[in-house]
Amino acid sequence: MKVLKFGGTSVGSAKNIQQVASILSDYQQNGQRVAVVVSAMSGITNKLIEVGERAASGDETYKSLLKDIESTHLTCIRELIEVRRQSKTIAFVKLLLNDLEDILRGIFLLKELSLRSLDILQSFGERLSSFIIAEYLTQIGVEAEQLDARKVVRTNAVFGGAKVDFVTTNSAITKHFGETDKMQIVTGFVASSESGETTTLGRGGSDYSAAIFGAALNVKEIEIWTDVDGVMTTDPRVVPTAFSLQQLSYEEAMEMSHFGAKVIYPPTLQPAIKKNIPLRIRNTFNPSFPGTLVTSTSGQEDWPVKGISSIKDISLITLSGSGLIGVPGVSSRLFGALARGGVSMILITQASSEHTITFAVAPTDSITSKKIIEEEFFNEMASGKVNPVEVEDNLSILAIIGENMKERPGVAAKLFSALGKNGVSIAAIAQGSSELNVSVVIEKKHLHKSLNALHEIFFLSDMAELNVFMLGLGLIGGTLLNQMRDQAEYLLTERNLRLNVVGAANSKKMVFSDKGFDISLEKDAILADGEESNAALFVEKMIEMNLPNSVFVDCTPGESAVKLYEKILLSSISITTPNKIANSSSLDYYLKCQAAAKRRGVKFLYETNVGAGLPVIGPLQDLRRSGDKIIKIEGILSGTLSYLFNTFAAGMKFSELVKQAKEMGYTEPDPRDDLGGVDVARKILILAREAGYHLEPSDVTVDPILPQACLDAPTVDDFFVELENANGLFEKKRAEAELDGKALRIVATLDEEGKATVALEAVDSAHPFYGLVGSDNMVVFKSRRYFNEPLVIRGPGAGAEVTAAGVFAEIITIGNFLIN
Ligand SMILES: NC(=O)C1=CN([C@@H]2O[C@H](COP(=O)(O)OP(=O)(O)OC[C@H]3O[C@@H](n4cnc5c(N)ncnc54)[C@H](O)[C@@H]3O)[C@@H](O)[C@H]2O)C=CC1
Ligand SMILES: N[C@@H](CC=O)C(=O)O
Ligand code: NA
Repeated sequence: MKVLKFGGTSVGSAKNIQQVASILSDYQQNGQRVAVVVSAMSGITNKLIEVGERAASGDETYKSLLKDIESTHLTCIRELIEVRRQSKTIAFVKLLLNDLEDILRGIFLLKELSLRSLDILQSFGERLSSFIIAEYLTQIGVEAEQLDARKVVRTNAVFGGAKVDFVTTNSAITKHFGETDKMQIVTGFVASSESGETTTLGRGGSDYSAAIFGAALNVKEIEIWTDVDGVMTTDPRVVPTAFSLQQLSYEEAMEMSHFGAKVIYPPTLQPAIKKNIPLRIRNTFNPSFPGTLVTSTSGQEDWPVKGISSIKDISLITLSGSGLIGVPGVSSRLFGALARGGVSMILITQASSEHTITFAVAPTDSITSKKIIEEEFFNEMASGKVNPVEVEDNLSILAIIGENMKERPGVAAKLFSALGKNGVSIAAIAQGSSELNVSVVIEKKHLHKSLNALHEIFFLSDMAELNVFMLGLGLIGGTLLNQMRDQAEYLLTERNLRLNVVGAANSKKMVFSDKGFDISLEKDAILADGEESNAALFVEKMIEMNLPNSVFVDCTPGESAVKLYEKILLSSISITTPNKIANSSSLDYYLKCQAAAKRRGVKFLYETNVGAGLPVIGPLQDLRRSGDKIIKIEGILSGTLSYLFNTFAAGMKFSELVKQAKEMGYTEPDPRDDLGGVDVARKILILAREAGYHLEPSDVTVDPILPQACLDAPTVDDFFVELENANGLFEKKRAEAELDGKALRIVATLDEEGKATVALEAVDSAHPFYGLVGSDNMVVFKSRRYFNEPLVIRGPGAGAEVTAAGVFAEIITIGNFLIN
């Protein structure tokens, strides 16, 4: 035999009752005997309390609320019961409702609502629902009848939460079930005292009823039917990837419910737990789903963490002071006083120095708690031995729960590391002595992000999700988006990494979606419905969204986003960018960004700042990290200039070549940054800084190669016009070099003294820079270890594909860092 319990939503309407009936009729057809415990229709218990309160306060509107309760039940009957049987059912229900009306009239006249009357009032909910369900079952051919639990469940006469007399109750239940074969539809929650007065079983009362019947009848399982697929790994409204657990232990269920998972309320299930009766949580609206089994063992042994639960609103209260050290009885005074004041503590931690005791309470209890402590420790506070009570609000608790944590070292470390990488600091930590849970107190604003990040780490280790914010969808950003689109499937299936583009913008429009955009769309389609864009607003929104595992990808030129890097990094969001400005403007800002990344333990990556996709900055950083010392750097660092001077031959117009370089995606949005040497100067400055030299932009000397008129042209188009006037000048230089058997190169150097220069040089055929082709860059590192033969890196150093690929690789690096 089994006991099945259906909660309020399961019996909340005619349609839902039909669903319940079909489940029960299946049981009957399979020849399985069940006892059924039901709650009141959803919302009815609260309305019964409310109607009583209104009547007691002399408020006539109790009558309309009563009508409302009446019509809920009558409508349900009319929808369920066929016409020829309706009058009998309605007659019985009307009798009950008349009783209810009489009681309310009494309460109205006496203006008094005792706990005793409240119990009677509330009992109507279950008495009505169980009767209607039994009638409907009979109608569809299930042999069922209502069992008013007041006949069998005996309690003391403490109203509002009576104590069960198990000896009498158990024998009454077994006797009753011994005398009937009909399916019993039992009123949950209600009972009666020895003298026959109606009592109730307190919070979670129907679950308690199910446990009482289950234990008395020694059933093989108790099924708790609700409206979700069993116990989930975490709150599915916050974490969409939450899923149902197959099995958990009674203790785990207990911990989950303590910290907010409201599926079952295990204290009420004690009678069944004591007898080791398995519980199964099932979904009335998805009956084919097996649900969650709750037994004496945890099951799923390879899962150290079974669930993550949370309480959204708590306050943290701290008592501190030298007067607490070594004084016995402080905690018992504190906790005793709070208990007497009716404050219940959700979590307690004490520093081993005994200097502070911190505990969490519901925000509604925080003022009371403070008062209680101030009274209890009045003398100590007056003499300064105990500090004023500190109260911190806007906090949440989250807890990881699992029996198997105790055998697994490192679970807590994983928790702290995931929170740390996401910039969530912890205000208090507590580990249950059973080692069944580790709880942390965090700022409320971080709860959503934390639950998602932790759920990913503990439950989806084979699937990770990175939230990508892309600012700048021009040449590089657009190419990057295309590469991400083409590679998405591979990353998902082969590397278990999902790239979620959650924010995107160009200079006109910006869009956000915490679920992520469909990146099979073109960039213009993604941006189509965007709001007016602005880098500062984009960053503000990104920080406000506070998503876990976030990365900011800046593919804009200019400095409007760069100015915000420090703030972004300090908000614990990693950055990858091809934009060179942060690293090549003031030394102060470069150092600030480095420090911010270090402080928050997030990544700030910019490999594409030099040599585009070529590995240049990474190897340089590796040399330094491994103890090498950079002596000299020489390089061809501009893809554009390289292309121009590699291609420039007799009969060609220099200005035309520049246009080609722009079309090929080598130049900066304004090609004068390339031709004027600014771009190369930025790059050698960045390399110098990475090599350990604290240089300012003004420390880099640049030989001008562009005539002033070109630099002064107001727009890029005007510049191209001006450039035509300079064609003769460039042809002259080229011809002179050719005559000497040399080629022109713009060479950037960081010399042994740490001096950085950018100069036009004519190199002969023996020089390694002579034979470069296309947009080739070449970087030569001379170091203590690479002394006689320098380390040389060469390859295409500009262009949309290679640059975007470099950024893409860094996005994945950040993903791996965040998620592992
Ligand atoms: N072309 C190349 O080979 C390389 C380029 N880079 C760098 O890549 C970056 C991007 O260059 P391109 O894609 O060629 O530039 P682009 O001009 O084609 O694209 C820039 C994009 O940023 C957007 N944008 C500009 N300001 C914005 C703002 N304040 N807010 C939002 N969006 C804004 C524009 O609307 C455009 O979509 C630059 O910093 C450049 O120095 C770095 C290495 C190599
Ligand atoms: N415009 C740059 C692009 C790479 O940084 C170049 O030409 O090298
Ligand atoms: Na690079």
